[in-house]
Amino acid sequence: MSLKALDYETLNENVKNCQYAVRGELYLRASELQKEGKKIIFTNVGNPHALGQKPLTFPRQVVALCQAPFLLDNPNVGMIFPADAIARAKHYLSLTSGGLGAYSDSRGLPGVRKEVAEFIQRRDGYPSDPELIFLTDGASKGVMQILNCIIRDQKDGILVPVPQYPLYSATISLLGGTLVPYYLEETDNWGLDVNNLRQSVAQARSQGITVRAMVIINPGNPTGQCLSEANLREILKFCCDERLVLLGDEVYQQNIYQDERPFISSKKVLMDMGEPLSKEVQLISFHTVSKGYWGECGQRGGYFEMTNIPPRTVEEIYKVASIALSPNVSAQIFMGLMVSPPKPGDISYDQFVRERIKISQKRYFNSKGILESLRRRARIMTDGFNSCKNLVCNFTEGAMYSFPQIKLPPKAIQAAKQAGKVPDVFYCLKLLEATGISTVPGSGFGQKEGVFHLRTTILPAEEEMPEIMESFKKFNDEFMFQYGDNFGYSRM
Ligand SMILES: Cc1ncc(COP(=O)(O)O)c(C=O)c1O
Repeated sequence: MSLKALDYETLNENVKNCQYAVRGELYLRASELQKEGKKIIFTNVGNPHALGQKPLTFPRQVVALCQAPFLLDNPNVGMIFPADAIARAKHYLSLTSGGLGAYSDSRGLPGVRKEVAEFIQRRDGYPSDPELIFLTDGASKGVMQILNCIIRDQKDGILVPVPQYPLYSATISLLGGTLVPYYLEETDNWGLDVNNLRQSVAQARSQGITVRAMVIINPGNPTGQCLSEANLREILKFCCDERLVLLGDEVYQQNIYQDERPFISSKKVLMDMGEPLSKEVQLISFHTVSKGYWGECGQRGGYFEMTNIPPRTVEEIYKVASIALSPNVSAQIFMGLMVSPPKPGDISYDQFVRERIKISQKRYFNSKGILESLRRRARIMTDGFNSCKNLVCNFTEGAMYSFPQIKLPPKAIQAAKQAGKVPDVFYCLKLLEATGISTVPGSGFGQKEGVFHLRTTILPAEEEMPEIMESFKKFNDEFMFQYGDNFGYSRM
């Protein structure tokens, strides 16, 4: 019998080869256990609202009015919605050609792209051109669109940090390209050593790979580090010398927990470096409404900004974006609101600030603020992991994750082999069965040979955190006892 195109045997091999561990074996097992009635703590994906984070009020009011514009005609609307939310909803509706039910331009609404450009300009102190900003359905779609433009065949290589967020490995496999890994230094708080980059490029070239682009995730996922300005300069210089496009994944730019390590955008550092670099390095920067204190993952709003990309290429990217007609229009409005939130003097400002709490503005200190709470949760987790037998963990400077190293005893590695599991998958499955904590094994992000990790988010509710860490520690210490912990490893 002849096979058909969607029979498994004949599927596109790139589809079969691509892996996405964040929703992999652990997640599937956790979902099964949940169906069986077990309480599961999903720490596998950075999805804050799923773990109880409340939406910010103002953006939801504005989008609610845009979704239900007939409310604007109701004489009592001012009794339910503040005047600035009403004004903002009218503003966004005026930017559309037919409200939220109409496709927008495939690059996004020009008025929102202008707001994004103004935000970038305020953030970096350099001009930003709305024509070089495309709105996307989450940052993921933007990353996929750009990788699609770069990867021509399997000889094209993309430098990706290891450990990395598997959007990159999965998309590169799907597009039939080659991932060229460069290792982050765990003992140097997951810093990036340019010598490692050089070695990775040299090795790839010796195998006939044309390295075309480099990905940085800043702040890092799963590693949580913020790249220093000096490091970013080295990276940009490296990209210039090697003629690489830099893909700057900056989706966690609002999630910063250490004042001495602020977020600095790649675009700002590039512009600060001046000519010739500022006119030569091709840079694409990504951002989203899914992270930060917004955490609006389900809305699917994102953008990318292109720097030093020739107009003819921008046209081609536009053409390809137009195949999907239009990014989600309500998500574009979320993006507009994220980059132009209420200002001092606006009716909703105080409430917005109370909900947001900027960690850099101590005068707004409030124990319930989202970012302050995330910073405390990052501390509780790091300290909790470091108090466990055979675990070491760097502090989360930014993003939403903790990535402890697990020094697995040889007996545990042996037991994993016998069970037909990768050792860290074995550990994480045991953890899930014993405690209901659903994590992602480090092997899903890449790690050095023989070194094991797991990734959790720092998102569970703050009041539940001590209990979660206690149950984690109990499991871990019993696991280490069961598989024998006298195997000669010492703490790093
Ligand atoms: C590093 C990184 N980039 C991109 C994304 C995708 O975000 P979005 O929801 O905007 O597609 C994520 C999501 O977790 C991420 O961690």
